Amino acid sequence: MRSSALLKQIAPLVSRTWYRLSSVTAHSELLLHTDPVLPVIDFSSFASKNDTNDYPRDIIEKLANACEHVGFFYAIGHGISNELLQRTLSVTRQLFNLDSKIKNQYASRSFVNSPKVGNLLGGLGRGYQSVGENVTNSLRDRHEGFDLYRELDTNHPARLQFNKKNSSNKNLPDYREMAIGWNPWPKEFPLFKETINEYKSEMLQAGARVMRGIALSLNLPLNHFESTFNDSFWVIRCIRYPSVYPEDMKSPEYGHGCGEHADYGWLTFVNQDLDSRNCLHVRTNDTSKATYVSADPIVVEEQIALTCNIGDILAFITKNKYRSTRHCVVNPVKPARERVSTPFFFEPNIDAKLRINDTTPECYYGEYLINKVRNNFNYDNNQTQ
Ligand SMILES: O=C(O)CCC(=O)C(=O)O
Ligand SMILES: [Fe+2]
Repeated sequence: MRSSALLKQIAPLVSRTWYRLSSVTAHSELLLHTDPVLPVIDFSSFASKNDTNDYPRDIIEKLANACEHVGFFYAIGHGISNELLQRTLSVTRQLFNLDSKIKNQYASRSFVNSPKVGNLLGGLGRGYQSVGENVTNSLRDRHEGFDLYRELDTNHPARLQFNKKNSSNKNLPDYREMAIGWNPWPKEFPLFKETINEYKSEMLQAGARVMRGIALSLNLPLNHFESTFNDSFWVIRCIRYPSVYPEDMKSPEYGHGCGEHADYGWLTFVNQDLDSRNCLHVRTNDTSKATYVSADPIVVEEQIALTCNIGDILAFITKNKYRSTRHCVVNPVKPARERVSTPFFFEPNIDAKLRINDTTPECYYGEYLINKVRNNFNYDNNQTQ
């Protein structure tokens, strides 16, 4: 389904239980909803990979509807404690509070042409990015980031296939640069690595729960996708969006905190500051006058919900039955404080071949990934802060 259909879909759905009727306020040219309007879906039934054939049909239908018509939903029953979600945001804030000299030692731009700089190991796309280094739709994004990817063990098959002997083999898929990287964890702040690793382990479990639900929602067996994500090449972005004055928002060089885009991968989970308001905007149409709903954080029965959205690959392999919805992040407006988020991208295994059945298209994850990551940065016209 195309984006233009989304608004039409939302209107009849607001009266159902998963939508709360929202109040709409005009802000700049955006239509913002001040209350959450996305479906809320409980994944606690999909915690185990053992198929019981006894799943709540109402939840599965709700999920299928959300994936087909909205592309975004709030996940509850994800299994991650509020404490860990909050602690992850807290270490992210502390990381960005480090001196910029320290942060720039781990700059991802230094690893563009080599995974090793001096004694420091890194990798394409990994590490620190200053405000404006990410570019979306030809405009600089107003955020700082620290990107982390799955690290493959030295004897991991996907790494071994790129050893010296094989590196000139033109038949190998070209994801070497992703597969051989290491995260440049800041040595000045060991708690960051410790906490992110804990967050990653829990998020992998949450991702598995949601993918099991998604398999059922596509009328596939619960564990249909298990072998494609059991060694997930996950990505975590730690992001800080500075708060800005309204008059600074319009700029010929800078766009939003994160310009409008669809996520390129499998499933995205957003853990965001609980006081973040009207920042994450989900597009509801694709006409020239864009409209958005705001995916503010919500707490359901004392549990922080994770905002979850479908990425392009999942849309692709379902022949766009499931939608990868465009979204953007608008910087908080002063006097609101800066916003911190830690999106977790639950991705397939780097060497996974993705396909639902003989009639649907296939995709090799690693090859797809490398093209996407290379397009994210503008290093020719670089400006660091
Ligand atoms: O910070 C957020 O809320 C979402 C960021 C985002 O859309 C992304 O990194 O793809
Ligand atoms: Fe995104």
